Amino acid sequence: MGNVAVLGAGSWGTALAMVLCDNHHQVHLWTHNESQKEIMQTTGKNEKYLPEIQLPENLNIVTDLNHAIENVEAVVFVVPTKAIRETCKKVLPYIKNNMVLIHGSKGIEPHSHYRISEMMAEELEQVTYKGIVALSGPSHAEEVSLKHPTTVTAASDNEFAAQFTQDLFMNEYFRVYTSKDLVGVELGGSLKNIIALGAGISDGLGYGDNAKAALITRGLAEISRLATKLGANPLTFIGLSGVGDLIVTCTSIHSRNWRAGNLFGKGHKLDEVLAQMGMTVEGVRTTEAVNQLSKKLDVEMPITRGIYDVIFNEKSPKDVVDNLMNRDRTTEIEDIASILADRYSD
Ligand SMILES: NC(=O)C1=CN([C@@H]2O[C@H](COP(=O)(O)OP(=O)(O)OC[C@H]3O[C@@H](n4cnc5c(N)ncnc54)[C@H](O)[C@@H]3O)[C@@H](O)[C@H]2O)C=CC1
Ligand SMILES: O=C(CO)COP(=O)(O)O
Repeated sequence: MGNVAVLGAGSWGTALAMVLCDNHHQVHLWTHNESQKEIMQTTGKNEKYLPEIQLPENLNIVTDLNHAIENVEAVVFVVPTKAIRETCKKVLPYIKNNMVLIHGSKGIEPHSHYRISEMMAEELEQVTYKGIVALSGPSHAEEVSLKHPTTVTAASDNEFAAQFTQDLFMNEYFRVYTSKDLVGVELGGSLKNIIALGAGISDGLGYGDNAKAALITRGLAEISRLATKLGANPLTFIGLSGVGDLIVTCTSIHSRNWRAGNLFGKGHKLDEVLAQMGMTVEGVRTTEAVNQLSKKLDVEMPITRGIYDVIFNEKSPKDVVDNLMNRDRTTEIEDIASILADRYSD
């Protein structure tokens, strides 16, 4: 039993805080929004993000970061990717040495192409911590908050920190595996959101299960190709944070990325889609980042490129699918083998 701070009181931060409360930790859930704190305290609910769920009585909801972080052993960052740097800057004065830093966010920063742990390491370089851990896998907040069986991976370069995270979160409905492949786990969790936008677009166009299975499979090939080039273990992508999260996000009605993609497929433009969603749709910025990165590293990512064109160049989704189907003939698997051969050749 320990003291833990969860930063970000959206759907995922709230669901993770509930798991920690079930595990009898003293949990401080921080929101940057004073009125959200008051509503949560008075109604006992997170009306905007998980309206059906009663919050645990022992959950401490705060807006004061000093209060949230004081005396905790671990800090769990669950704000949207675009708010990670700002949140790190805000907590920096309160972070004490030797805390375990965990994050549950899934995204890549445009221009820097940094993963979440890289942004955290850069912003928090003045403190000594016991490792940065990515907690990732097929885990919709709506289901975790109902205590439905869920499995995730805690990945870190620091084995102690990954095991600490496993101990902190694991219980009878929330099973946590550990991994040393931080790069692969973070990239799998972030890049699946691009493919989920694609699955939503395909459904929005009225295409069927064949098209979606193709997107999931070829999407996984694309994710693995880029991630392997960036140093990930290709086997990570047959795990929970790879194909596991890809399946859930491409097929679940809970997925915000799938729902946003569905609106694009029905002909809506970016501003309309974001206004209708009103929640974090990480795949949009990650598509921008990964499209840049694939050009920089010369990695072929035709699905990502097509989704980029729909979102940012207002290309017709149907034309993009036609272009994908009519690309030059190619072989299916050999590219990852050749990247690995290059990696181990010298
Ligand atoms: N919702 C889910 O089922 C899951 C979400 N995630 C990831 O968790 C991260 C957070 O997503 P959700 O909780 O779903 O988003 P959400 O849209 O439900 O909530 C976002 C929360 O972040 C807060 N926020 C926004 N800007 C902020 C800022 N500048 N500073 C501090 N707080 C800010 C909002 O007030 C809100 O409480 C994302 O990276 C997402 O990919 C990961 C796994 C599951
Ligand atoms: O990452 C998630 C489930 O594992 C949540 O996906 P969405 O952000 O698309 O809802």
